[in-house]
Amino acid sequence: MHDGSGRIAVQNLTKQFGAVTAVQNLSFTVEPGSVTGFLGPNGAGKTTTLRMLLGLVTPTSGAATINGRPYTQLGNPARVVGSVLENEGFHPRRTARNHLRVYAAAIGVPDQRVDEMLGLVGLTPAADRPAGGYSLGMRQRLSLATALLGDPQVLVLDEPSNGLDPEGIAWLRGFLQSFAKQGRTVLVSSHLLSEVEQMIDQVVIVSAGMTRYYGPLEQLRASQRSRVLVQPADANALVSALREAGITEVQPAQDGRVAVMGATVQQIGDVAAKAGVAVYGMEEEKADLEQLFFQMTSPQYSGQPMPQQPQNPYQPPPGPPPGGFPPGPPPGAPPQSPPQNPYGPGQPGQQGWGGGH
Ligand SMILES: Nc1ncnc2c1ncn2[C@@H]1O[C@H](COP(=O)(O)OP(=O)(O)OP(=O)(O)O)[C@@H](O)[C@H]1O
Repeated sequence: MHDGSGRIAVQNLTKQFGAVTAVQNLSFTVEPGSVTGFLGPNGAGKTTTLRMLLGLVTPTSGAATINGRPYTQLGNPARVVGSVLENEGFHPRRTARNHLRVYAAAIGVPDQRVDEMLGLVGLTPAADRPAGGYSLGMRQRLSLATALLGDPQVLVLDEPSNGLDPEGIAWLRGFLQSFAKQGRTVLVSSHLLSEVEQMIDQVVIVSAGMTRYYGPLEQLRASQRSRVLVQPADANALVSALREAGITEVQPAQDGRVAVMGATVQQIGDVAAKAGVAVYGMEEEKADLEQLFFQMTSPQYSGQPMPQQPQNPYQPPPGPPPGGFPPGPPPGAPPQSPPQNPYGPGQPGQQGWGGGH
């Protein structure tokens, strides 16, 4: 039997399709009680990893387990893990209600659960229409309802925001967060950080089949350091004054401006005023998580060689971070720690999800 922990563990997972290495020595864990984003650009190996986790593809080497067991050894897996993968087909002439009834019977849950799930995902008004006429967003909802039929402990969703309107995305975010708060496990894949940023607490970033970062999203945010570009009358005098004031991450630029990290506009202004250095302008460059994500994964696009063992080459600005954190630690190890710097938190919100389209 499985251990009931709700933990997903991916350990040294590799999948080779002929000459194509879809996934290469991937390791990470997903703990219950949080929503984990599984992020990477198109072709990074996300779907292949999820398919290995769900017993649909056999790994070349390594292991992917849920509750300490491979999917195929879970007993009644629909009661343990619900999943929504890309391009899931529905019988086009079968109504959503009948589709769910067939699944309910197959996994041994009562028909009453079908109506509950239709209501939960907002499909009740469209429940008796053939699924073949559904929009992409409605099909996503039907897939989610199917995944939830067995009241699973673990939910695995591949690109769940695809086709959902903003209201649907907001509902999904609220739903996944409350699902996780019940001590359940949620893993959602996406190729766009911005699409899932508001719904996830943890993040696994992969590129070219390898782990680039895994740990709390908040820590990744904190690693993005903003800087202030100052236009002073006398750059040397400002640099000296800032350093004397204990603000040491200061870099004069060739254009006469000074880049300052680890200090606010107000602090810099105060130091400059006290030192009698005139300041003609200050520009605060906000940290951009999406940009960091892109930089961490972009070598796949640019054709640059991807290091086999990505080091931790994160350099603070002004040079852009070249991207890449060390590969994920073994399952159970503490999350990786990118450099610290406070960064404003996101603003999670929640709205309702209207009925079917
Ligand atoms: N059955 C297969 N046969 C051969 N190559 C495959 C197969 N499945 C996936 N691949 C290749 O493996 C790599 C990873 O694909 P995968 O679909 O896992 O990526 P992904 O991160 O899910 O991408 P996307 O965001 O586009 O869904 C790609 O190069 C893909 O072409």
